[in-house]
Amino acid sequence: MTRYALEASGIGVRFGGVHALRDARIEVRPGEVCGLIGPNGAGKTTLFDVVSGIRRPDSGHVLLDGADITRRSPVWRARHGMRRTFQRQQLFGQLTVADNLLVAQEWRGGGGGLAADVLAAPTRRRRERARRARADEVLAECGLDGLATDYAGALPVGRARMVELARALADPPRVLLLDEPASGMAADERAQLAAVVRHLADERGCAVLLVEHNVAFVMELCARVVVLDLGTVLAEGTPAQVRADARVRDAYLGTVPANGQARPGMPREG
Ligand SMILES: Nc1ncnc2c1ncn2[C@@H]1O[C@H](COP(=O)(O)OP(=O)(O)OP(=O)(O)O)[C@@H](O)[C@H]1O
Repeated sequence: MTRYALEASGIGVRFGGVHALRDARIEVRPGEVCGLIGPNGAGKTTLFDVVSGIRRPDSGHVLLDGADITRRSPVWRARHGMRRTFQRQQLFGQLTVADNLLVAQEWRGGGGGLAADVLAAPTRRRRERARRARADEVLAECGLDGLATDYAGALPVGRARMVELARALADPPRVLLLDEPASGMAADERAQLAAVVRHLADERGCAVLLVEHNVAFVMELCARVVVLDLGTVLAEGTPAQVRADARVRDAYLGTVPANGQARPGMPREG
């Protein structure tokens, strides 16, 4: 039996009278890049919130490497290798790009407590050097090495999104949740994003789940695509299978105009 890195099943979430999710499910294997698409209001962000621990579901279970983590906090999940980026950017704008990556590695602590801080103990300095080296490595991987000393708050949207990804990778994740990672990116930035994500899955075995309205990007990058509609899974399969599914065309893909230009609230094909 294939062990999933991430598995959520029977997920139900209600907001008053609104059923945001009904018996929703998602599974991602190690080394797999899985796309989650669907119309506005389908429940994609709510499912991300449940998986990352921000929202406790009314029903259902979330498993990480087969262990039930439904009641675990977001911090616990992060400490066990789950990372998430958000639709709205969450960078520290007044820190440099490199410092944003250093902060992301701080949760392990410097070791030795206050005494080590005061005395600048050698172990503390070694850890600091290792973190800087790791930050440099990830920045280079993401094509951001030239921006290390720029303030994150001054970056154009596409670059800032890439910094968010770099920050999520600073401490290598086993499960990565990306919420609209390509939004605001130019074509060359999207290509770089795709290359980084693919490398992460292929070479590091990371399980990646991404929500994205840019359907062409999802279809190109993901081996498997899950379509949510009205809070439940409408269809799933390879990009070709999903494109060919009449229900998906009716509920979602059919809303993309022939010229591929997104209207507000509609998915984008390019
Ligand atoms: N905090 C909330 N309070 C009340 N209703 C909510 C809340 N969050 C989401 N909803 C409702 O739950 C449903 C699912 O919303 P969700 O944001 O998860 O969809 P989505 O697929 O991520 O949409 P989008 O593509 O627009 O981001 C929608 O009907 C939405 O209005």
